[in-house]
Amino acid sequence: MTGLPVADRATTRRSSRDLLRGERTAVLTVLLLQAAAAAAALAAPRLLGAIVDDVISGAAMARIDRLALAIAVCTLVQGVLLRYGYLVGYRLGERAVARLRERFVRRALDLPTAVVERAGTGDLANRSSVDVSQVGTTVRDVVPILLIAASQVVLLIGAVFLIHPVLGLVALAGLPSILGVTRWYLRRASPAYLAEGAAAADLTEALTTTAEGARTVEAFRLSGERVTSGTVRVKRQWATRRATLALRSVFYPVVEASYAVPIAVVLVAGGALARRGAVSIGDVVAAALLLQQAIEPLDRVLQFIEQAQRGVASYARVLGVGFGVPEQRGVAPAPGDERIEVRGARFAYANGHDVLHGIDLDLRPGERLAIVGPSGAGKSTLARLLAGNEAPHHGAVTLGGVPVAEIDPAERRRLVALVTQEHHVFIGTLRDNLSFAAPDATDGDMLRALVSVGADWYATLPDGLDTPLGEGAAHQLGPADAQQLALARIVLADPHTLILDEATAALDPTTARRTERALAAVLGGRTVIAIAHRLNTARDADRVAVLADGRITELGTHDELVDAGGAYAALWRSWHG
Ligand SMILES: Nc1ncnc2c1ncn2[C@@H]1O[C@H](COP(=O)(O)OP(=O)(O)OP(=O)(O)O)[C@@H](O)[C@H]1O
Repeated sequence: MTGLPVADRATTRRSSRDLLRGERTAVLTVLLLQAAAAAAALAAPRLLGAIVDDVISGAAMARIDRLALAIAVCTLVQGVLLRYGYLVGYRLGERAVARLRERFVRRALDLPTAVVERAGTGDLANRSSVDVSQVGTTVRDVVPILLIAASQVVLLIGAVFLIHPVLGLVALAGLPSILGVTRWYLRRASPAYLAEGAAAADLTEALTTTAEGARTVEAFRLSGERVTSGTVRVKRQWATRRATLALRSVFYPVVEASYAVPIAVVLVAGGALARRGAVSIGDVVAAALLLQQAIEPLDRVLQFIEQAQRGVASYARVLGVGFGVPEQRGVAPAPGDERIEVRGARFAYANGHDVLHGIDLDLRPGERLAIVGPSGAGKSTLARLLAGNEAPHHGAVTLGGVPVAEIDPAERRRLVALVTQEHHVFIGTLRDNLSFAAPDATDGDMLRALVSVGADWYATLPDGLDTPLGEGAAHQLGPADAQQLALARIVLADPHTLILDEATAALDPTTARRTERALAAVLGGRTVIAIAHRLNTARDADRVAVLADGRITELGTHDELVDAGGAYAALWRSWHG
């Protein structure tokens, strides 16, 4: 399984700026409000320092009361400014997250199915839930707080410099160790959190597949194997979590120790300066209080740097979803006609391991071609190439002279439909389930489509086209009904070419017969390529292609192939008794 790509650092940085583009006024307002709040906060220690000096010099009580009142007013002003600062900041964050979510949904919907299948739905599910909400928290909470706290620290240390430059320099004593350990931590944190994210996605993928395939797991007694594979993934996630925990266990203690040092040194140096009359005792108290006040925002900066790291790692994973979308999408010209041509097509799921070795095939519009062959011969792979879900790494598969895989996916689905055993009923009404195949279809069109595929269950629905369907709905469709729903969608989409990949193979015989009758109604007037597991499908086709080991070994009408006496003839004889 190849995971979805992850954006590199430069792209992540560029896109972070993009995320805040158009928000310059809001960003400036947040910064101004927070800076003003921080400035108001600076007044309290200075005023307290003044009170200390006044008490020492025996100043009047009324003056001390005024100073105390000024402290209260400054604190109130700070509170009001902070409230509005946070309000604007959070709104800004919410808007940015909403934009990010919209972009993510667009990108995820643009992903070719082949990319999602290869990456595994767990990876996409993890990125759309855990990672998007992690980025959300970062933008909404972490970035504003980081900006605010960082500016508070600068202002507070700046204020100590204003009291006396020597005290300012002393106040910086704890910074080298904080900066050093932060650099050490940041270098290691990003890859460690990326590894943690990837391990979590892998575990989600394994658990989801096990839960989805619970019946198969039970039927084939695979529970032991699934538990082992789950345990391996849990261990991997545990190891990656330990790695990030190890980083934190060095980072935080060093930082905590570095907070205490500057205050102690400021008090010692301040005492020496006060003895020489360079500063007053009040100044020393104010400087120590300012530094004490700086601990809280500094602590927040460091704590949130860690969260920001997680956010950046998640953002790189969210952005990576966009890289799974091939760039040439939508640029291919519209196909000239309905002819399908396959020329020397080679395809490999893993580099160097071709499963199709140079396929040549021409399909006339309106022709019915059956593809037969042993399991693993490459029939489904060829079907995926013909439907444009995959592109050959060598040779070409074209529709009307245009490479099928390069046609805009929405346009392609209008022209070519791949019908497989999978038949998904989406959560929504029956109308919703039908209308995405043809958004302009009227209720009458939908009813005709349902009737044409024999979906007589429609008459029993309590609310007709408005009946809710899908997981959790009161009315559940059985496999055959769901397959008929899928076929009704095809009638509405009206593609000129249908590729049937064992569409009825997984159904029980009665259901399969019902579905095949429905299928027959859909096939009329279209080019049909059917992967045939029952040879009567092959007999009824205009031509039969025999696929073995990724190569077409026989091609002709049923009668021609039976007369030729090759592999197909042997298969036919053994099947026909
Ligand atoms: N997603 C995939 N990743 C890697 N290898 C794959 C994938 N799908 C199929 N293969 C391999 O490609 C080869 C052709 O598989 P394919 O499913 O096309 O054969 P098939 O003729 O349709 O078989 P069946 O009749 O059993 O469905 C097989 O060796 C299979 O293991």
